[in-house]
Amino acid sequence: MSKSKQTVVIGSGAFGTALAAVFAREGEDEVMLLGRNAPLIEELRKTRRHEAVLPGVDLPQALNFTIDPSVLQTADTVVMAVPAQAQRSAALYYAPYLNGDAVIVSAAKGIERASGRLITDVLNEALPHHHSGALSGPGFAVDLAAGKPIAMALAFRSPELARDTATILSGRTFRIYASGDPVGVQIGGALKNVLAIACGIVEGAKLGESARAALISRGLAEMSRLAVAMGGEAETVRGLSGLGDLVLTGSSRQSRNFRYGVALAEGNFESVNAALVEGVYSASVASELAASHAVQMPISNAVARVLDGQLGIEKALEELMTRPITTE
Ligand SMILES: NC(=O)C1=CN([C@@H]2O[C@H](COP(=O)(O)OP(=O)(O)OC[C@H]3O[C@@H](n4cnc5c(N)ncnc54)[C@H](OP(=O)(O)O)[C@@H]3O)[C@@H](O)[C@H]2O)C=CC1
Ligand SMILES: O=C(CO)COP(=O)(O)O
Repeated sequence: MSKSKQTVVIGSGAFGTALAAVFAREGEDEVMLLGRNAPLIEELRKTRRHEAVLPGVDLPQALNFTIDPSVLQTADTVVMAVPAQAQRSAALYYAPYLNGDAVIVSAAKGIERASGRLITDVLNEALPHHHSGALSGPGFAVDLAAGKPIAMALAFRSPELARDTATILSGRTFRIYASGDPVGVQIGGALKNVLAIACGIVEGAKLGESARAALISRGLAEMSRLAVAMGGEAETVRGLSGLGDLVLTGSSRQSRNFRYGVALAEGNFESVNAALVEGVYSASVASELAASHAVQMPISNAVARVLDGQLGIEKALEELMTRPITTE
């Protein structure tokens, strides 16, 4: 009889808990959620609820919880569901415990600010003996955890590894498409957050649905240009991680990035103060990447300058509308 596979999800926040729940409910692997907050992990084990981030969702009995990193010694697949800026430190911290054959999947949507690197490049540096890939696409943690249908993309440099890992992690309600383009998948995931902030600004400033549609289309053009300049494919960002996620988070108040944009325009930060807003971290580094690759990204640049306090929203709009006319 073959030994059952083990999947460990690192990070007991919204997305990590949701991923672990869906894997445990639908897959055949043993699934462990590895957190670092002992009282929270004890609470999750006892109540099978993570009300703070997944209200009303029952976590499956088959899901195991721990703070003990030694569980990584037998893990075949390790999903890193921590914020983009924490991926390097988490990888370095857990590295000594990893099974040498473990495949690593980043679930973060962002770019490392200090280095300008995509997260799989960060993981390749921190964990050079492992294959690292990126999971990204439209799906709110609470929908995933509740068993609503979700589709995402999973990219590794090796398309075969992407397909094998996507097959392991997919289930009845979570369908994962394999990709051999980690650059495109990660640029899509990081940039959609910056553009979702812009869409939130459009909503908060009451600029209208037409403006938002224009922003989504022109934002997609920006993502495509940067992805291609960095060695990825435009077709990838027209898929789930990119257009798909931009349509979702550029039009929904469930998105923290969108809500942050609304709050910027309305000057009301109460609803988003404590939440993780990845686009805030990615905006300026995306602008720097665009400059270093000689790529034009006017909307993302405007968001970065608004976030840095260099530009007001009205002035940003005026600048975007009065740029020299170009072809589409
Ligand atoms: N929420 C969502 O709907 C989705 C989120 N994502 C992406 O997933 C990533 C995580 O988001 P989300 O789960 O929502 O965020 P949360 O803030 O809910 O959770 C983040 C988790 O990461 C943990 N963490 C932070 N730093 C470290 C570290 N250095 N070592 C170990 N653990 C750490 C936190 O632990 P502690 O609480 O102890 O600080 C917390 O459990 C983001 O990049 C996001 O874009 C992707 C798709 C959907
Ligand atoms: O990426 C997400 C859904 O696909 C979650 O979006 P927020 O981080 O903006 O909440």
